[in-house]
Amino acid sequence: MKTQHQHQSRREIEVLKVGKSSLQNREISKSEYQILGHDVRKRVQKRGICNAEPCPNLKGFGEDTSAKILESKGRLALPWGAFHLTNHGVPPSLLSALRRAALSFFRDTPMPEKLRYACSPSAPASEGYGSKMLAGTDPSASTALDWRDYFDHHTLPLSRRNPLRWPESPPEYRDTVARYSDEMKGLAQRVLGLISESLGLRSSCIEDAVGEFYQNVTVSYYPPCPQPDLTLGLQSHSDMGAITLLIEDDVGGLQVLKGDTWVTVHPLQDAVLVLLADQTEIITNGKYRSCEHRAITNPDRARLSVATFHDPTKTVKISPASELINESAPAKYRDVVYGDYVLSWYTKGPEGKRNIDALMLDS
Ligand SMILES: O=C(O)CCC(=O)C(=O)O
Ligand SMILES: [Fe+2]
Repeated sequence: MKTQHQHQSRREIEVLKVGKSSLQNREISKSEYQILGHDVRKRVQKRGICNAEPCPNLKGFGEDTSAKILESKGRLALPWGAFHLTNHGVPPSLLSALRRAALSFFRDTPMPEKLRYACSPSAPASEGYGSKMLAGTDPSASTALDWRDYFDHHTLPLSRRNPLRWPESPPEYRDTVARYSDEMKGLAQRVLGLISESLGLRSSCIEDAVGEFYQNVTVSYYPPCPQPDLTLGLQSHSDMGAITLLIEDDVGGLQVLKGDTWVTVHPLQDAVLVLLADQTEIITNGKYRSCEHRAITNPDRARLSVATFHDPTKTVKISPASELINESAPAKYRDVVYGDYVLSWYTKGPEGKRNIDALMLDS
């Protein structure tokens, strides 16, 4: 008779086979796991995510907010730190082209070819194909791996952009990512401008505080997971930079935290989802909070999303905008050099918003 442990490991391997084989239409060998610097079996780990009540249906999530953001001169109602932008001016054909090219990389490219682009297992946020968000950090910092593969492109400033490091197939891949990066930069500037104005600041205030954008375009691919209640596609976190612009397919799986309830975001065709990130929370002195979010998996369909991060240069010191600080409204956050923030984020792991919480001053 088998012991409980034997049952457990057999079940985990089964889970892996199904998950990974749907990713690449064949079984992956153990040595391939190891090239990526970790054992994918660690992805299967019990997490306490099943206590969530059925998530309220946020139909029209952000639709009203997106209208307001373009018209409002007053404080924006952004209790979620996240909202959908429609009528954003980025051609829907470009959004679809990017999703198509990225999907083709994950679905159609054989694993040996994918591994030509493997990111460095020892450096966090290195460019390329990988599946371990906290690469290069103390292994005890995060034992559970996400049920996700990704491809990270360094896109801005232009000195970081080298399309030769991106997939060469399908043939339009590189050009599509480059055009998409340029469009997202313009959109991020507009949204940060509107957010600044809504606080009575000059429109370039947040952008000036951030400095030249360090932009990364990260495609996430979440294979179907036969036991979604045992995993997360991506653990709970807030993004560390200034603003993230996200597009996704129609599968759904992104959740945002409101109070202590996880709420599923319903994909909105051709919309761009804005996720406010930690440096915007600091610069606005907490008037706008960054969005805590995570991705869940599902047993039936793979999901694809593309997050475009806009971050400060590592040497920039971030602090609450001086215009927002006075005797009755003191600074709520300690100043931080962005590079130190990133280092701490990768060393400790995100665990929700622990890194920004650690900068909060007692009031
Ligand atoms: O896949 C998603 O919807 C979320 C991705 C994300 O949060 C990230 O890459 O930081
Ligand atoms: Fe994120």
